[in-house]
Amino acid sequence: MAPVCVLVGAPGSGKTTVGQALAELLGVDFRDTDTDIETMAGKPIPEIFVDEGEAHFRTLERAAVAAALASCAGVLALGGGAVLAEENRAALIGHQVVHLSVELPDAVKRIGLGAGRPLLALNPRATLKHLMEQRRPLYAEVATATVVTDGRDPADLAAEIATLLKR
Ligand SMILES: Nc1ncnc2c1ncn2[C@@H]1O[C@H](COP(=O)(O)OP(=O)(O)OP(=O)(O)O)[C@@H](O)[C@H]1O
Ligand SMILES: O=C(O)C1=C[C@@H](O)[C@@H](O)[C@H](O)C1
Ligand SMILES: [Mg+2]
Repeated sequence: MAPVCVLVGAPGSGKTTVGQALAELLGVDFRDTDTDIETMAGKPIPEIFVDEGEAHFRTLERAAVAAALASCAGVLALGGGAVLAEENRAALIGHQVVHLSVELPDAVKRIGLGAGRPLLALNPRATLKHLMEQRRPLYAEVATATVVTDGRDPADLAAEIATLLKR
């Protein structure tokens, strides 16, 4: 069993929003490793970062990615930082992986640099810019297709991705 599509991209690229719309369009389940991690840990992601630290979060994330790739038959969204781990990038080989690309202005507009994203708690705009620059090559490495999301509507993006997928 394999996901029909795995979505990767920066925070605010729309993995959750577009992923849910895509799953609905295809009539399949939607799964998000961020939600799986919260269920596994029994607490929200910001609390995991505060209580156990990022390294522990990344350990939970590697387990969540491996489990989801093995058992999800629908649309799977990964956390924004999942591609940092070589283990996760290797596990994505052979899957249909769509990179939702977004540039800094749209990402900032969408996520508002507010609460709920522990990595952006300090100096949010500069941190997001740095994260995006560091990760862009990693998203490109794992992606089998890239969809530019800037200025585009989530429903239109879901429809475009549905036409790209080999089923
Ligand atoms: N194409 C889009 N146009 C406008 N707003 C969008 C678009 N995609 C997502 N949004 C909005 O941006 C916010 C972030 O989207 P979403 O949570 O789907 O991103 P994400 O990629 O899952 O982020 P994270 O990595 O933090 O999980 C939400 O409020 C959502 O409604
Ligand atoms: O960009 C990141 O590193 C993260 C993105 C979110 O999806 C969560 O996985 C978590 O907040 C870390
Ligand atoms: Mg999300």
